[in-house]
Amino acid sequence: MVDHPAVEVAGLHVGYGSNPVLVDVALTVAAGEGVCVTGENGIGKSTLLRCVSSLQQPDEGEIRVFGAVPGASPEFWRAVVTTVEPPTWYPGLTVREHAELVCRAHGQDPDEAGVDEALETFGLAGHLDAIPPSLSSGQKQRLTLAVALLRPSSLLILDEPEQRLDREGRESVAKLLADYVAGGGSLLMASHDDVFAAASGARITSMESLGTVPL
Ligand SMILES: Nc1ncnc2c1ncn2[C@@H]1O[C@H](COP(=O)(O)OP(=O)(O)OP(=O)(O)O)[C@@H](O)[C@H]1O
Repeated sequence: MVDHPAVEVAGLHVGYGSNPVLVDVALTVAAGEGVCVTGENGIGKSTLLRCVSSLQQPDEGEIRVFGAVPGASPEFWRAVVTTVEPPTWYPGLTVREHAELVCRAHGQDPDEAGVDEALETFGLAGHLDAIPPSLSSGQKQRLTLAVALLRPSSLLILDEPEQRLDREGRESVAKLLADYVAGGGSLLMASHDDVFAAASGARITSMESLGTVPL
């Protein structure tokens, strides 16, 4: 895995009907690197992240994640966490139980993985026994990111992780992402917040620089 870049995209074309969105897009995220893609609403950031996450098939182009076709094997899902799709909450499971479930699914003991500490870091200590649908939108985002960072992974694909977070939350998440990359993880995210992206240590690249922007 370490012999390959985390993400390699070449000649990517995606359109919706007759509307071309991504035209000849290329992007490389080295292993152990953080990259943040920026650009105006509707330019195609989520489309790119969905393709890299294997949640959308491009019309043309090559995508490799750690040298393999994304989504083609269980190893992909063990290595990659994507928050491009909003999470589904299990009926009747509390905030803490969601975090414990994810840890167990990845072979971790929840106490050793530090479930309570992680939820406290994300400001959810007072909501451990709540069910996620009862949380505010910012708290749901905090839970999504807490769970994403709790489980082991090699690549995070995050679509606007700063969304709905207050200033303190954005600062805290940016630092956690910087720590993730410093610890050897790779990060591909989209963001509208340059301050947040810079604080996360990610290399900022505009969608315009990745390919041809359709008129
Ligand atoms: N399922 C879809 N069907 C048709 N058009 C779509 C679909 N999804 C996205 N689009 C269009 O593709 C373009 C790119 O959308 P995308 O969500 O990738 O942009 P974005 O850069 O992530 O935008 P934002 O900053 O608003 O999140 C937009 O014009 C959008 O309307």
